[in-house]
Amino acid sequence: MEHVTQDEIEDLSLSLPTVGSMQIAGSNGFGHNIEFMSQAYLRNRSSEIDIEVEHDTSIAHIDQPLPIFLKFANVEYKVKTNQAFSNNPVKAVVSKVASQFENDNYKHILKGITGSISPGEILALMGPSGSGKTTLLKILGGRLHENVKGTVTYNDIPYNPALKRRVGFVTQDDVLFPQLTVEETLVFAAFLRLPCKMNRRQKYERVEVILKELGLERCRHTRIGGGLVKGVSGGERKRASIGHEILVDPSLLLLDEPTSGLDSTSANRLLQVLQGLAKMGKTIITTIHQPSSRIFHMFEKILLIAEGYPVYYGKAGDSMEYFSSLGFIPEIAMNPAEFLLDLATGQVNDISVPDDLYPPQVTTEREKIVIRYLQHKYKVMLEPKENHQGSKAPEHLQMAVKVRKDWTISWWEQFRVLSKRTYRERCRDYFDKLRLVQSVGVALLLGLLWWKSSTATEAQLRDQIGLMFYICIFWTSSSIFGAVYVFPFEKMYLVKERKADMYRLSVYYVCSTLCDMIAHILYPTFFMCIVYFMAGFKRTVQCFFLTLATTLLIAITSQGAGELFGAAVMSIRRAGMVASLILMLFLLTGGYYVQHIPKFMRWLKYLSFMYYGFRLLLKVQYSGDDLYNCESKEGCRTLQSSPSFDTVGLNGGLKEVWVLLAMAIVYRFLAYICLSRKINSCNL
Ligand SMILES: Nc1ncnc2c1ncn2[C@@H]1O[C@H](COP(=O)(O)OP(=O)(O)OP(=O)(O)O)[C@@H](O)[C@H]1O
Repeated sequence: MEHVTQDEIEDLSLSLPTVGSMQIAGSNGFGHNIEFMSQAYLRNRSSEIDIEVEHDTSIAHIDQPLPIFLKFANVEYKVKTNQAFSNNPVKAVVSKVASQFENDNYKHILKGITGSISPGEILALMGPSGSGKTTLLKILGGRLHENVKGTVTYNDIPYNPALKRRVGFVTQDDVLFPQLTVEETLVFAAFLRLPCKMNRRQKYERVEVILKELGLERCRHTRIGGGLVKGVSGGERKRASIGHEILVDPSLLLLDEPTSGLDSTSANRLLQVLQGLAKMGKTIITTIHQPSSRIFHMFEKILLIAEGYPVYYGKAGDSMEYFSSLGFIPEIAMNPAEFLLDLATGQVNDISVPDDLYPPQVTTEREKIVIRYLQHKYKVMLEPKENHQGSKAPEHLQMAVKVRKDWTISWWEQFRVLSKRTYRERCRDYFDKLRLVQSVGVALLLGLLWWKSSTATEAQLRDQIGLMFYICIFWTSSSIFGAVYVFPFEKMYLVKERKADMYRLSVYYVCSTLCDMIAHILYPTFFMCIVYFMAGFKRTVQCFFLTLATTLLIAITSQGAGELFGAAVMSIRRAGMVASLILMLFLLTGGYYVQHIPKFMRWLKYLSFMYYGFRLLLKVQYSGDDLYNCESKEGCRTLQSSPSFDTVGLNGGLKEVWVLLAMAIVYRFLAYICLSRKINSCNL
């Protein structure tokens, strides 16, 4: 393998933005096109998205894509049907007993699919909706293992985690952060996924090449968008998704419906890009719904699936001839893809079907006839038209499927890149700005309602206690709801990126918590600065900072609780319900509304961080003789010694601080465990 030296790159990079390209012949016989960017141009780019990564003057050795020969034989997949989990206990028992005798509790999704593909080829998985294309793609990408029968080998060895960084998987729905621009998306991915040996400039170079190759230069500064955020077009988003995957030069590229939603020109252009990638030695498998005839002929091979059965596997160009030889002849001029899909769905109105295909008892659904014909009468259809064994991977490649260890950047580097991305993504969130306005607005409103001089009567003190509890409620609920949706919202991004081994889960968790914590610290600080002085709390520096610290502690503990609820259920709807229920419970047992909790339920208040937060706020304001500065000292004493508002024993130390700190840590620890369990068991 040849390497390009730094000098060579610098000599060649003279003008904007691309000044040359160079063809390198790899030892495997596949060419690699390297394009060079102007130094000045790249310097500008790097300052726009400034990620500081230590400069490494050594040459980047992006190991060339390892050619992958993929073979799959008799792949079967089934899932348990709901019947097995019926809510009716009688039905459940009956179905359990029945399942011991027969295997009818399973839905068979793939029924013995066989095929192979070599580097440089594009295999298209075709078939009607629900036929099993995505399922097969997931199995081939190593994303689905349970209940899978048959063999899938990569260079003649089974799937192993070392392949993670050699497989690119473009999902049907583009899973990209909506707030980031196209360029930012690729740059952050480059800094997380490309080998640590590559220096910063080389990573930017790679992004430039991808942007150019995929025609994304025009929209490089446009946000990805999605949902309520306006962003790039569907085709551009799809190309950005592909760019995200081909950035790391994967050997095997799997794409699920890459052309869906694209006009025929964009779809054609995308296929040309895929053809270019295949020519570079990549093995490409794509599912496709209804390709135009132009696109159809771009595929080397097609695998037609109907109801999980392999109906045709072979060269795309031979398919019409093959079916004609069996007696299936289109009566009108038809796009071959349309013809194959009609056959697979049983819509044979414009196709002449040989008479002897109909079984003796004529069934109502013609599609069943076709399938039955294809599957049972003409067994030849199940046999490969081509040699299913595929070309054998050369011996040296079998050993080469090893982990790209030097590709993994350190925990600290991952943290630096990911925290920047998380911050950028979240600080642009409209709802975060809304929360800031909400905090300041509520603070002003409360300040006006509780407007007081620095001295207060006993009655006013009681009002102040009410305000303190309100502050507890406000920051508990605001922080819980600010955190509870984070993991359910980001679940799909997290699953996708973890499957691609982009970073460690611990890095994600720390970045997410710390980035959000900025808001959980800033907003209560603004809030308290306004309310504290308007509501006439004790005017001492010590008291102010202690009250502020208590509020922050409440917010941070609540954030941990929110993360825990979100990670435990991982569903937006359920997370909200769980959070409101628990919040309600904590609120009632927080020591303000109910002072005489029945003995058997008293333990509940010790679980409520609102109880500890409220007591802490009261202690800071009302404990110790020297802290009284109210008009009615007698009133304060009465308040302190009365059992109302749970203020008994306010003179004790600030042990609640430790309880809240411990809760904040335990909640986060549990949240991390839940998150890792949920994410590891999740499939995209
Ligand atoms: N975990 C599952 N549980 C139950 N059914 C499933 C499961 N996974 C897939 N299926 C079913 O298997 C069938 C094939 O699904 P798959 O997503 O592979 O189809 P597809 O050919 O990719 O369809 P489309 O083109 O619409 O994306 C569908 O009927 C689907 O409902």
